[in-house]
Amino acid sequence: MRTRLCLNDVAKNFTMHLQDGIRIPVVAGVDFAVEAGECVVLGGPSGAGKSSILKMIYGNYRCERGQILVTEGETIVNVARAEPRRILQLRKSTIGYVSQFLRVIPRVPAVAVVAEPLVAQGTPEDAALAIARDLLARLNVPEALWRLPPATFSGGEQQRVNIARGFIAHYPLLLLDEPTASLDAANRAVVVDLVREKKRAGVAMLGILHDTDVRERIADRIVDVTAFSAAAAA
Ligand SMILES: Nc1ncnc2c1ncn2[C@@H]1O[C@H](COP(=O)(O)OP(=O)(O)OP(=O)(O)O)[C@@H](O)[C@H]1O
Repeated sequence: MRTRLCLNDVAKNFTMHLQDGIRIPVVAGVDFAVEAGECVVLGGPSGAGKSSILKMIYGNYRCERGQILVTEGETIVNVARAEPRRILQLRKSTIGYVSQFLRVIPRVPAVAVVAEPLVAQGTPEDAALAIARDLLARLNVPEALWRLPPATFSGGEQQRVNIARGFIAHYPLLLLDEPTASLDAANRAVVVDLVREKKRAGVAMLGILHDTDVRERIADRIVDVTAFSAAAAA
């Protein structure tokens, strides 16, 4: 199956229960698909709903209406109606999420933090650790840090550990939430290469990328969410 992600007529509002039930419309009528091997970038101004769309696909936000169809092998799963346990299964095998923020796990060395998603997918630990070391080296994380837990790392070092962790495993669908924010040019170029390698491996990617240079180098298509936020406000 070529289509890995398909959103049909998705709508999202927030209701602020502690503030007189004020309703904030975010998006409506969201319709687009992402095919295997392409990188689609969400465009539109700040507050238009890009992050909310990514969070709905990852199952962090519920949507009020519509379908979010994710291809898992020969099966199609509607994330919009899936049980939490099903969503956790999808996150292990099918949907990866790369953000700029690392959730630090106490006492676990950086190399094991990076290797963990690959081990969870069934790769033997030694092989996964070797791939993790290779990725940390590519992302210019100093070798002296690999055996330390990332809690004390600089913001940029933690971000690069997180990128390595996000790219190491094979997820047929990868969500990119500003993965290059505040990286230097050399490391941005590494992320561009990693995205191109994933494309060649047939991974479907959907991203938010404010960096226009990176966006131009990796985006096959831009989906502008302005029309979806206008539809919600109407
Ligand atoms: N958890 C939440 N509770 C209430 N409102 C929210 C929540 N998350 C997002 N919003 C609102 O939804 C709208 C869309 O926000 P979102 O973060 O999706 O936009 P964005 O396009 O990603 O913006 P940016 O480019 O600035 O990150 C905003 O008006 C925001 O205030």
